[in-house]
Order: sequence, then structure tokens, then C-alpha cells
Amino acid sequence: MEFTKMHGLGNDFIVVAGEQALPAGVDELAIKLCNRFFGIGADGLVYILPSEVADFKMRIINSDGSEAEQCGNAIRCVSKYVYDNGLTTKTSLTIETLGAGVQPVELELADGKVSRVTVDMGQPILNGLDVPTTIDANPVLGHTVTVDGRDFKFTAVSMGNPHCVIYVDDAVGFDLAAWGPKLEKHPLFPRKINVEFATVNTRDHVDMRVWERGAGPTLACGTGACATLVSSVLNGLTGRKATISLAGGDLLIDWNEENNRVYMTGPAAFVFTGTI
Ligand SMILES: N[C@H](CCC[C@H](N)C(=O)O)C(=O)O
Repeated sequence: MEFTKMHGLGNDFIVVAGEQALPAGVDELAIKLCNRFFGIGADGLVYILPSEVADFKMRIINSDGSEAEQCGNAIRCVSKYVYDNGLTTKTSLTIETLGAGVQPVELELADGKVSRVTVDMGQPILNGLDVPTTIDANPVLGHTVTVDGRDFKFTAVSMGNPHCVIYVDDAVGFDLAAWGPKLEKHPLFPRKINVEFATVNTRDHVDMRVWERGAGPTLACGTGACATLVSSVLNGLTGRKATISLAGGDLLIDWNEENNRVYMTGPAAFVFTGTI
């Protein structure tokens, strides 16, 4: 099997192109290939597939074998892959995902290769029961979830995949491993959830660290950055355009007031190709 290793701000993926559909047992394959000691090592396994409604379709399997509906860093990597490898000559194209349908992407080039990508990440889903959470509220703002006797106030946002955003004094130094797994799997979240810990520095700059559903602590999360911006606007903490600083680098997120769609701009990087 031929693969290409790529990352978006250190959130890394094994990218596979040329297949017509996901192989049987893709969950076990993802677990095996994403293993950082016995496999290639990655946060997820990403397939570029044909689409009937867009230029390409992307499907993403987390390193624990679960399939996610959407992935912001991966969609930038897929966009870079298809242009740099000559699968398209367009710098404006569309990628289909399970969680956000047809997503327009805009490619920026440097020396003939894609350097940055702006992705239309669609409209945020704010109705609690649709995120999903078990909370019948729209939106879910400042609700409390308790784990091991500690209360966390959170805002729930879906970008096609579920997120809960929690504001803390020091996101950069927050102990993700202590609290992330318990929140990820809390009964309030029927399909588990990605957990973002955020510190708002100014009205256009937020530090965020993430514990991802099905992948654990990653260096960056594109959909999580979108969810963090949306949550920060809803809570009156930032404007509709802000830089979200993650461990792996910065994403620029813009929640357009006219069309209610969230735009994410950031880099994508090629690392190596291989055969396994
Ligand atoms: N672990 C996520 C999928 C990857 C999302 C993240 N890597 C991104 O860049 O958006 C989930 O199960 O919803």
C-alpha cells in the first residue's frame, strides 16, 4: 500500500489516494498504521475518494479506529495533496465530507506548491441535541459537566464533529491527560466529544489546547479551532475573526456574519511518501 505522510500544524495523517472506497477492516488498519511504535505513526488515516457532488471526497479514521465526520487539518492536507500531485489544476475546488457536505477550499501557492489553504468549514451546529449532547438547549452555553468532583463549564459546538469548549486560566499549561479522557467519554456526550481548553488573550487571539475524540492530545485541531472561535463569539469573548494558537501553530478562523459559515485558514505540509 502506497501512502503519503502529511500534517497540518503537527496534527499528522497517513494519506491514501487512488481507492474507490474504504477497505473492509479500515478500523483495524487505522489502529495498526497509526501506531507510533509498531506502525507508521499518525493521528489519523485519511482516504481521498471519488465524489459525485464535489471534486474529491475525504474520509478520516482516528488512530483509535473510529471514523470522524470531519477534520479541519486533514482537509487542508487533502487539498495540498490533490494539487501538488496533479490530481487537479484548480486552486478553487470542493471536498466532500460526511459531516459538512461539499466544502469549498481556496489554495495559496508558493513555488508552484500549496502553502496555505482556506476551507469553508460550513455552519456551526449549536442545538445541544444535535451536537450531540444530552442537553436540550440551543445553544449549550456555560453548562456544567463534573468529572472526579471537578466542575467544568462548557459550550458545545458541532462542526460536523462534536466539540466542547472549556475556558481555563492557562490553556498552554493545562493537564490535558488528567481531564481530557474523562470529558471525552462523559455520558453527557452520546458520541463522545473533542475537548478544547481555551484561554482568551485578546478579542482576536485565543490560546487553545485539545484532547481529541479518538486520538487523544494532538498538536492541533482545525474543527476544534473553529468550535473555539464560535464558542468565544457566543460567550462575548472575541470578535468573529481571531487567531487560534495551538501547540503546533496558528489558525485564522472567521465566522462570517452574512452566511453563518466558518472559514479556516492555515498551512499543510508534506513529510514523506512510503510503501507498507
Ligand atoms: N478526532 C476528531 C477528528 C479529527 C479532527 C481534528 N484533527 C481536526 O483537525 O479537525 C473527531 O473524532 O471528531
